[in-house]
This record gives sequence, structure tokens and C-alpha cells, in this order.
Amino acid sequence: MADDRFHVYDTTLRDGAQQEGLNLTVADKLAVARHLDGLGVGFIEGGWPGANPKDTEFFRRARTELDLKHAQLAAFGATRRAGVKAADDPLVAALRESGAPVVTLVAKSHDRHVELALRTTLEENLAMIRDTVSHLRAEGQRVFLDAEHFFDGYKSNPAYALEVLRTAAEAGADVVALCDTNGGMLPDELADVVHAAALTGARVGIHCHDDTGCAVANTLAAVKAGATHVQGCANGYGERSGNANLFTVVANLQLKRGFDLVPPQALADMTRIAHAITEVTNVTPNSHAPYVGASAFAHKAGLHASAIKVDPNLYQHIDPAQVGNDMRMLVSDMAGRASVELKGRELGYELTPEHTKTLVERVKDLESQGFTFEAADASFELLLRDTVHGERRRHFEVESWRVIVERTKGGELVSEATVKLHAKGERIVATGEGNGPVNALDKAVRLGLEKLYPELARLELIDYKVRILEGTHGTGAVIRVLITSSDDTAEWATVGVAENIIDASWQALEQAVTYGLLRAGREPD
Ligand SMILES: CC(=O)SCCNC(=O)CCNC(=O)[C@H](O)C(C)(C)COP(=O)(O)OP(=O)(O)OC[C@H]1O[C@@H](n2cnc3c(N)ncnc32)[C@H](O)[C@@H]1OP(=O)(O)O
Ligand SMILES: CC(=O)C(=O)O
Repeated sequence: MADDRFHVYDTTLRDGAQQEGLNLTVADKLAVARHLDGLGVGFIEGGWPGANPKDTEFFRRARTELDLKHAQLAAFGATRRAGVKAADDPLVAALRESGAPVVTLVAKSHDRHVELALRTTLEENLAMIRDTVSHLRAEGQRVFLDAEHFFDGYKSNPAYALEVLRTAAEAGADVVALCDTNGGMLPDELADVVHAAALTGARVGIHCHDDTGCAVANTLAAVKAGATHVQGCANGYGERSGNANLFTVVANLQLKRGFDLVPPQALADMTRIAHAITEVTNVTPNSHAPYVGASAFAHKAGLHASAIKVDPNLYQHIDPAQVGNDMRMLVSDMAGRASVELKGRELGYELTPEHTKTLVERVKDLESQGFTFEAADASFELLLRDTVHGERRRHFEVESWRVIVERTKGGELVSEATVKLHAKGERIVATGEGNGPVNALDKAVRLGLEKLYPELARLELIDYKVRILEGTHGTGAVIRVLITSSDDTAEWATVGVAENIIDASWQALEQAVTYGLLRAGREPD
């Protein structure tokens, strides 16, 4: 069980699920909960039982299907309706019956919201809080209170906002979480209000939205001002601009402020967990996310690489291994010798100064023509190998290729490609049909080479991107094609550039196959 002195409280399955486009099944919610427990968070808010069948079902299945090692489940819901007893309110009953050891009640703390949204009196709102908290406490559940719109409420009527906190604490709420519901706060003003709230004697928590881009900064400011319970969501999911990214909050508190929140080995698994959750949510991971993004420790500028060569800490705020991420060198027209040398080392090559210099010049020249190597590691490695070997070494040579596109009588569009290749002393002529020209070329090449290289059967073209680049210096527009390929174990990207889209695709395809054969341990003859 996590340490109770400081709470890491995750609300991905409730507030995170309020994100536009995010829709989790019960099985998804159970899977995300397991990942969060693996990280070592203290509380997982599973949803609002009684509000919809899915959330009710989640709590029912959690009893038998979740074996949480660190976290406790929290059920979220509202205080009783005005004018009814807590014991008689069906939504309060659903919280009671959820089986969750913790209930988090959302309550109004802004006077205008009480009057306009709840359409009740300030006194009745306090009674709703008091009754609901004490009823659930008497039923044996631990209660936290989310004070909705607390910061805006404090600006409008500070005495009432603080009275809400006192009422909840006196009725038995263990934590009163101050919610920046509209996400409009900035760190300095927020810290002053948290400080005032802490003076009530209630245990204070913080729940921030990211509408000013300050959710994480606001959370850290709140902790400095006395909050001992932080709420947030995996990958910053949530309504509108999202909630405080719990991964960033935890990493900041643990690595920068010395808090002991999650086991170090779990922190070192954070990048994997963040990505595993994106697989479940089917939301494209933000590659620029702090700590866990694929670009969080990727270095492009030549000057950075030259310093990193001496000491990686010169351009990194932490060792990426602490959060399970990796440093990567990006090779582009912004690279210098150090970038290329380090990238070579990352790929397993010790480059001589001459090779490094030649490669830098070739990369800059090719990038000026439209190639991009930071997005096509495999093309860079082939360029590196050609430079090191002093010649272009391939498993097959191309005599010619041809594609025709035919619309049949029945209106079907069919592409047919013929490739003429030379490999292992043989002349190969092969034809492939596909639903498009690149698909047909891909099939023709594999068909032609599979007899000599059976491992090509495992190769798959998984992504194809085309971009039209403006011409420079009086030349016409050119087309850049990026192809991502995969075998059973890895993915790699290759690039081609030409005035003709099929020609650019062919270049990327030829490199993709060559690289696939190298990965399979085949050196060119
Ligand atoms: C800031 C936040 O993110 S809080 C979490 C918000 N999450 C959600 O709203 C998602 C789940 N919500 C739902 O499924 C539905 O809104 C339900 C089931 C909770 C309620 O549905 P309905 O009964 O149809 O009511 P509806 O959604 O139209 O309005 C909400 C009602 O709750 C009342 N209410 C709002 N906050 C509170 C509160 N803290 N305590 C008690 N009642 C409240 C409103 O005054 C309104 O009452 P009314 O029905 O008398 O007008
Ligand atoms: C409770 C909650 O999610 C909010 O006030 O933002």
C-alpha cells in the first residue's frame, strides 16, 4: 500500500475519460488501472458508479478482476441532491454499493454555482456536503471532497469557499481537493489561495486543468503551498486542454523535489507505462511529452551533440534512464560532426574523422534536395554503410521497373508492376499486382527475391507518407516519400525524393528491402 502521508491520485478513468474522442470500454479501464498500479500511484478513481452502466460495471468487475498491489480504488460522485436525505439519494447509494474503499465527492464551493447551477441556498449546499460525507463515513468509506471551482469561488466569496472546506473536514472528509475546474489559474495566485485553504486545518489536495498551460506548474506550486494530495491524469488526458499530466507531476516531485512517491524501479518503467496506456486509449502519444515522449531526449542541433559527446548532462536535465526513456541523436541538416559520430555509435559504428566529415556533407546536401534523415534512420544507416565501404553495396541491382495502372471493364482499378533485378548471379523478372502502384512494386520485388531471400516473407510495409515539397532555386516541386516497414521484431523508416511519386516510392522501397535483409543478418555478396 502506498504511503498515506502524500497522495498520488489518478483520475484518468474519470476526468481523463472526459477528453474529447476518448472512449474506454470496461476492459480498457481495467487494463489502464493495472498499468497505473504498476507505476505505484496511491489512488485510482475508476469512474462515477450509477451515472452510466459502464462505470457501475467497472466497479463490479474490479472486485474480482483487479488485484491492485499499490493503489486503492476511488468511486467518484456528487453530494446528495437538494432537499433529499443522503441515504435516499440513488446516486449516493451507487457510491455506497460500488465497494470502493474511497469515495470522492464533487461539491460546489463557488457561491454563484450554488445559486445558478444547483438552484439552492448556500446553507443547503453546506448541508448537502455535511450529510453526504457523514453518511458515507458512517457506512465505512473513506471520503475525499473535490471542491469544484474552488479558486474562482474563492475570488467571488472567500469566506464561503473556506466554509465549504471546513464543513467537509468536520463531517469527516480526509482530503479537500481544491479544483481549478475552469483551468484559468496561474501558479503565483493559485499558491496564495492554497496557503489560505491550508490554514483551515483541513488536509488540502489539488486538481488542476491545463487551460492556461500551467496545470503541472500549478500542481507543483500547490504542493509548495501545503497540498499533500495531487490529482492528475495519465498523459495529461482530460476535458478541453486536459488535466495535469500525472507522469510529469510525479517525475518532477520525485526527481526535482526529493519526494518518495513511487518505487524507483516503477519510475524507471514510466515511459513504457505511458505508451502502454496510449495503446489502450488509442490516442496517438505526444512525442514531445516531458520525460516520457519519444522526443524528450532526442537531440538535433549540432552544437548540442558536440557538448553531449563530452558529457550527456550538458544538454539533458536528467538521465533519461531514470524514467525509462533513451537519449537519441537526430541526423539532419542541423547536424555537425559530433551528431553524426554519436549517431554512428548508437548504430554500432565507430566512424573515422574522414567518414564523419563526408557523411555530414552528404546529409546536408541530400537534405537540401528534400531528403529527411531524422525521420528515416534506416536510410541514414545505409548512407553510412555506403560511406564506410566506399561503394554502394546492395543485395540486388535494379535493371528496370515498370508500373501500369488499369481501370477494368468492371470499374476496378488494378496496378501491375514488373521489376527486372540481378541477384546472386541471376537475372530475375517478376510481376506483382496490387491495389496501388507501390503495393504492386512491393509485391513484385518480394516475389522476385523471395526464392533467394526467404526471410522477405516476414517483411511488411506498414506506413506510407507522401509530401510535396516546394522547389527551390527555380526547380519544380519534388515529392518526398517515407515508408515504414516492419519484420516480427522492429520497425524502420526509409526515404525517397524525386519529381515523380512512383520514383520516390521506389527509392524508399528498395532501401526498405535492403535494410530488412541486413536486419535478417544478410550481408550483400
Ligand atoms: C467538474 C467535473 O468534471 S464534475 C464531473 C462531471 N462528470 C459528468 O457530468 C459525467 C457524468 N454525469 C452524468 O452521467 C449525468 O450528468 C448524471 C447522471 C450525473 C446526472 O444526470 P441528470 O440527472 O440527467 O442531470 P443533469 O446532468 O442534466 O444535471 C446535473 C444535475 O446535478 C446537479 N448537480 C451538479 N453538481 C452537483 C453537486 N455537486 N451535488 C449535487 N448535485 C449536483 C445539477 O444541479 C443538476 O440538477 P438538476 O437535475 O436538478 O438540474
Ligand atoms: C472535480 C473536477 O473534475 C473539477 O472540478 O475539475
